[in-house]
Amino acid sequence: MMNNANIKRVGFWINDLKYKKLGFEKFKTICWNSGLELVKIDLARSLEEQGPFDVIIQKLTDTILYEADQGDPKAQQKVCRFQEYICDHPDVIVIDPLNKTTQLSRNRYEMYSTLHDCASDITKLDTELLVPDFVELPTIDVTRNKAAIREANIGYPFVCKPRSADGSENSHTLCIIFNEEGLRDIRVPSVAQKLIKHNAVMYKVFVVGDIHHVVERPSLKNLKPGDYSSIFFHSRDVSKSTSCSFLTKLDIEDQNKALIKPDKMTLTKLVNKVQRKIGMCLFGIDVVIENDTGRYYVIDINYFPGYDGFPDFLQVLAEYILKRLHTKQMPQGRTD
Ligand SMILES: O=P(O)(O)O[C@H]1[C@H](O)[C@@H](OP(=O)(O)O)[C@H](OP(=O)(O)O)[C@@H](OP(=O)(O)O)[C@H]1O
Ligand SMILES: Nc1ncnc2c1ncn2[C@@H]1O[C@H](COP(=O)(O)OP(=O)(O)O)[C@@H](O)[C@H]1O
Ligand SMILES: [Mg+2]
Repeated sequence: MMNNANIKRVGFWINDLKYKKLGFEKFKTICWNSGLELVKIDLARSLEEQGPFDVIIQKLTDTILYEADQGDPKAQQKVCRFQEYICDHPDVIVIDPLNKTTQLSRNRYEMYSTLHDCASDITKLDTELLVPDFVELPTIDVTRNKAAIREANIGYPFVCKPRSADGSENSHTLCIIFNEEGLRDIRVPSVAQKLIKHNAVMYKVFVVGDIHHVVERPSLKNLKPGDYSSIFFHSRDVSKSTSCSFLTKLDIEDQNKALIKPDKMTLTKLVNKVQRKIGMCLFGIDVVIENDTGRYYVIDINYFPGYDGFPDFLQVLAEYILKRLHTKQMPQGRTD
């Protein structure tokens, strides 16, 4: 252990559930052994009194930002206190800045638009990485939605996602629309997206700065059009390692299809491109590989996800913080 003058202070704000899931109690010890003092920030008090901080880790999009967006004055005050401290102390390393993390959580349509640009850049580099066709549905007007779906070349069935991905229960409740009749079930505002047939396997790519780890997860089965009622589902019921839903059980005729395993280099290129575009360090990318074409599609990006299955995540995070303190630079994504 080094002497106290050399210890760097790392303030953090994540909600209590995330604190428990990630084992942040253990993270305190890991940090301390690396010369870092981990301090939980109390957003109900002045941050000035609790500082100084050399580094701040935050997931305000969980709970607080959502409450602030709903008009809760206490939550709004907390966000202001946080932002004021960051403005008054521009040297503090923020992992990751609030304006960047909110760009992912407030609006899926904008997130997909950002990625879409990114995807075309990647195509130029001979690697096919795409975002499934998508369109914003701001209205419940069936005629207008029918036209929007047709113009965006989305087809049926498609998946409809709440525009906001703010972490609320509602934001993770998605819907599969099988036919024009189902357009009556659309809740607004939503983003409609083409369904990619991917044999019910998804890859979560968890990123910590310049390191990433890929985890296989269950996912939606290959769905066919038909005279079916719309299906609402919570994403946790189809894409957690323990998920067990009829929506993830392949139909008999799909069960013998060979699974395309992800190519490491392709995923590395994808991570680099996305990271350069969004300028963040702690995030996860949901990737599916299309059965018939082998194309990689990005269907979701999450800020500071659960990292379930990422080996020694807390150790890697501590090392990343040390690296940032050493270089004092924003991540740009690797150049390989
Ligand atoms: O709470 P919000 O802000 O919505 O963020 C959630 C959590 O980070 C989840 O982690 P955990 O469940 O461990 O808390 C994460 O799951 P993963 O870690 O499985 O990626 C979700 O990714 P999605 O499952 O893609 O929504 C992400 O949306
Ligand atoms: N375009 C798509 N094609 C096929 N399956 C999809 C598509 N979009 C989402 N899914 C399925 O729905 C799940 C949840 O979608 P996602 O956009 O990741 O929402 P959330 O933010 O709640 O995680 C994914 O894990 C995947 O199984
Ligand atoms: Mg997801």
